[in-house]
Amino acid sequence: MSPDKSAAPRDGGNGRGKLGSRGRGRQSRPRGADPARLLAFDALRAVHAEDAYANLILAELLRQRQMPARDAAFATELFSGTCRMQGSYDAIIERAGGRKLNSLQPAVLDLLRLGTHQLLAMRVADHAAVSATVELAAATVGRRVTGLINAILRKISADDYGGWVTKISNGWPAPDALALRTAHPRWIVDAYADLLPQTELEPALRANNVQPVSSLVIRPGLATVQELLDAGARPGRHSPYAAQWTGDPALLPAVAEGRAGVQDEGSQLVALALARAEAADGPWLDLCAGPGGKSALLAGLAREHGAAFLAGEIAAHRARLVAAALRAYPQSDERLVITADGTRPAWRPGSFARVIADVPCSGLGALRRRPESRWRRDADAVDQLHPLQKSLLHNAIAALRPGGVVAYVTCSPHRLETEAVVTEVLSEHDDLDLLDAPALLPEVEDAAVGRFIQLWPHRHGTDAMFAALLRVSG
Ligand SMILES: C[S@@+](CC[C@H](N)C(=O)[O-])C[C@H]1O[C@@H](n2cnc3c(N)ncnc32)[C@H](O)[C@@H]1O
Repeated sequence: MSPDKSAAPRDGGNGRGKLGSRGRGRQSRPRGADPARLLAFDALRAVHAEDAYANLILAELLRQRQMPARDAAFATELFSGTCRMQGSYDAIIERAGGRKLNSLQPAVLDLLRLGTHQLLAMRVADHAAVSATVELAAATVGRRVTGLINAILRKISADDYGGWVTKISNGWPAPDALALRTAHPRWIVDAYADLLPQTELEPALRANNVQPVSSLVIRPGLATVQELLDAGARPGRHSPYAAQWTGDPALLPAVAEGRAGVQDEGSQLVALALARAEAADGPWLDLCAGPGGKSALLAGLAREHGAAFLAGEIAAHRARLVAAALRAYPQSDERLVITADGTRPAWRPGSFARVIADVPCSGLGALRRRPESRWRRDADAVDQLHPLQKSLLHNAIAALRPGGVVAYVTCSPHRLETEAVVTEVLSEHDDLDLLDAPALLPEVEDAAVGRFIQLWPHRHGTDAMFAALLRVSG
């Protein structure tokens, strides 16, 4: 295959230009490149050159380019796996190439990362992984880089992943070697080490490298789990509202009609714990509702309690997503979605019986489904979120009527975002009880850290959700 001029990116070949310049759609695709590998390459460039979110760009490109299911699965694994393992692949590429990464053109580095994933983690024959990557390089960046890519990938193919990490980390401190082996930045390894017994540390990190099965959730009162099972879903693991589904969820009538949705079981369980707590009667509030996963479950549970439901979200576009998630509930319900800053309440203090504060967090508990995120954040992100998390919890408490209960929730297990926020806020109030939250989820084993709920992918198959329940004296 020989690339023609039109195959070269219009940004002059440095690979940094907007993908839009070549077009993300079906038109003007470089000739000769395998469509699945090209999609993975375009998605990876968008992540690195445009700060695109991996999940969103992948979904967009798959929708636009319409390829057979097998090719779509290949592209998904190639792209997501490469994003996830990036830090370790970079170390291998640097060692095999014998040169600093920053001496490589960004698009060339992405091609090498994709080739490395095929060589070290996918069932692709070595010669096919190398030649297909060289062809992709010729079709996208240009012929002049094919020799370099061929040479580096051939060196990488001389050993397997374990061999490379052993060679590179020889003599390193154990946590650095673990970080390389499991493809996590060192600060995340340290944060996990602070939370888990030593024997669970590596399994917990490895669990972040496994793509989760899609969990479905019903909207209580609008669909039943049996309906999903009858349509071919498998039972959920813990939540009474869950089912598991491996195909495209939109093919299920209940999902297409908004009577069910996609939601990790961990999110379902923390919402359920709030609904099961003993609390005063009255309306429910979701303080940080976007994009609406927990609101959609809680609105149904509130209906079952005969309670009104309010969802607040600071970002208008995310508030619209919440409204969409709630669309199947009857219009006649007492239910409202508003764009509101939870730190500057739009409601009177003492109005609500149950409040969920599912605060913005580092997302360290959802690394399985956000493949690129571990390489984008650093420990500073956690420090920076702490004051906002505390402020949102203070405001959630102020919104409670006597006997009301707040669930403080994060999709991060990091101590500074979880226990530290709750204990600091507790120390500033003398009218709060910390409830035994794990006791409200008897169906889930091994989820208790004292009175807090802490779920883990390697233990529960869920995201690493944290929840604390606090009740105001009544
Ligand atoms: C972890 S997400 C919530 C996820 C949501 N509960 C769900 O299950 O779909 C946190 C949300 O809080 C919103 N947010 C951030 N700062 C906020 C504030 N000051 N007031 C209200 N919402 C805020 C973010 O825009 C984001 O949508």
